[in-house]
Amino acid sequence: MRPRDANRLNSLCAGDQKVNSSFRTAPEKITFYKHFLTKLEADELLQATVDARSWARTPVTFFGKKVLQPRDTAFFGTKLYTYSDERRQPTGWQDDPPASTALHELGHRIETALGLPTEWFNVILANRYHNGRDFMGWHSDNERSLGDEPIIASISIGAQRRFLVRLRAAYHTGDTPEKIEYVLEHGSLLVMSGKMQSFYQHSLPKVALSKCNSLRLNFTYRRVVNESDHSKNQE
Ligand SMILES: O=C(O)CCC(=O)C(=O)O
Ligand SMILES: [Fe+2]
Repeated sequence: MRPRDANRLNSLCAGDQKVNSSFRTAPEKITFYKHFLTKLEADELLQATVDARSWARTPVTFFGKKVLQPRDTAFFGTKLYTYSDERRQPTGWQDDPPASTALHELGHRIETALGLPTEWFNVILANRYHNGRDFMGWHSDNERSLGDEPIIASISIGAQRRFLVRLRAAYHTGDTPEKIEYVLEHGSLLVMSGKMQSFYQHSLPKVALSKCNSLRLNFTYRRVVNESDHSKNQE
């Protein structure tokens, strides 16, 4: 894959931002920094990471069948992190430069911005969406290994995409839960914390290829507190 022209990546895959104001149980534990990185910083991060050798499209079990995930993933850091039924050894901070080193440094910057100790984040789950066909379905990042109130800091690079949040089924009445929407863009940072993963789900929906034919990278910084616990908190 050739490094991409970052300008091309900025196409609007998300439409206009719509925030549903009637969303009463506001997810107060989401903080959104639309321009956390400058365009230049985001461009540099893209160049450093887009072709890292750690990216892979791996299978997961879905209703008893093995299917390929609808995006590429990579794990960086120092702790084993089990996600769905994926349990991949993470790429160490020095092991896939310049991606791993750039991501480690960016982690320090996020830690400082959020007032967290250095090396708070010890794993990154990275997602590479080639175009609108790649997506992430509804889920909560409620693995027990992350503890009860995980802080998940999510950096976006490349194409704009919609990020949706809704209450988990057990916490809403009626068939269709209200959704709140963020438009994640080149250089933005979205932080989820508190009881977010216990009460809410989030997703990055599919978009027609005709509307979104450009790439997006996502790096979610996390802290694994218990490496040996592979279970999920209650669904
Ligand atoms: O790509 C995104 O912004 C969502 C990523 C996400 O939810 C995850 O990695 O758990
Ligand atoms: Fe997630």
